[in-house]
Amino acid sequence: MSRPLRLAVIGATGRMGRALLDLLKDDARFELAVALAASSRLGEPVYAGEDGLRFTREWPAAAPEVAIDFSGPAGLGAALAHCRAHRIALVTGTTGLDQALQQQLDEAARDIPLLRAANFSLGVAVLRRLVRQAAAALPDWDLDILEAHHNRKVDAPSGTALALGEAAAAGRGVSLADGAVYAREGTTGPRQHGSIGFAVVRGGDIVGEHEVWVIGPGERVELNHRATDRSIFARGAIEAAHWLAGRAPGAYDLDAMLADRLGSPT
Ligand SMILES: NC(=O)C1=CN([C@@H]2O[C@H](COP(=O)(O)OP(=O)(O)OC[C@H]3O[C@@H](n4cnc5c(N)ncnc54)[C@H](OP(=O)(O)O)[C@@H]3O)[C@@H](O)[C@H]2O)C=CC1
Ligand SMILES: O=C(O)C1=N[C@H](C(=O)O)C[C@H](O)C1
Repeated sequence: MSRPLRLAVIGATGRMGRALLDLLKDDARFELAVALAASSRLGEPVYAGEDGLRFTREWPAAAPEVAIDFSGPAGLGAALAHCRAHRIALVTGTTGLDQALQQQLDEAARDIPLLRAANFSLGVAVLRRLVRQAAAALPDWDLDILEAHHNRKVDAPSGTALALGEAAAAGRGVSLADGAVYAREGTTGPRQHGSIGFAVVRGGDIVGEHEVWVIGPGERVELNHRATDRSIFARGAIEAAHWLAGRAPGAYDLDAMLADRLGSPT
């Protein structure tokens, strides 16, 4: 068997960080090189009762080969600069990026392999394709996207909802920016034909739910995905890190990985 890949986890004390660390504990393909956090649990052991790696803010002197980020835009921005300077492949699932950060990611992908996904679940990868097909097949029907997440989520609509909006817009050959409606309140007037609306619920411990309604006269198609366990995202990100390490610099996505691993999309 080949040598384990030296891996950094960015956002290691968070909900996703904990899901990653749980899976990585038993994954012999990786050696955890650093578990980065911003302020919580600094100095505590990563694995309770084990006297090994501790949560830290500092990158190690010996650069990891690949990093997985689920921290947030500020954490991602800082990590990106480090990964670019040290030629560390980067997988990121952080959502809520502004345009400036998206541009920094595009620029960094000239120097390092970089894989971004708003959702690392296999089911959502399939859902995106179904949404694109449905939007194309029913071009005159109304299409809205509903999402629900836990009460600690800080960005809305979710990155996944936006990606589903992009899929729907692509199916219709239009730009999401031209048709998106992010809020409805007051006297909105009738629905703008061809628009793509978003509705958001936040509450409790909902892991992540997405629905796409394609609404015609007298009937409706609903395409839904419910995540009930964060390990699905963590597993997808870990597979992505294993696939990405050692690749040529460039911007990659989950579709590229799935096509490479499973063959062309159906
Ligand atoms: N693509 C996907 O499949 C998924 C994406 N996400 C996205 O991942 C991101 C994280 O989600 P979640 O785990 O719930 O978030 P949490 O708030 O639970 O965790 C955030 C983590 O990032 C760390 N952090 C925050 N700010 C910084 C910073 N400036 N520098 C370094 N580290 C920082 C926190 O450290 P500390 O505890 O010390 O503050 C913590 O470890 C979100 O953008 C979310 O939308 C979530 C699930 C799936
Ligand atoms: O913050 C979360 O929890 C999640 N965020 C991602 C998003 O914004 O789409 C993915 C998943 O739904 C969970």
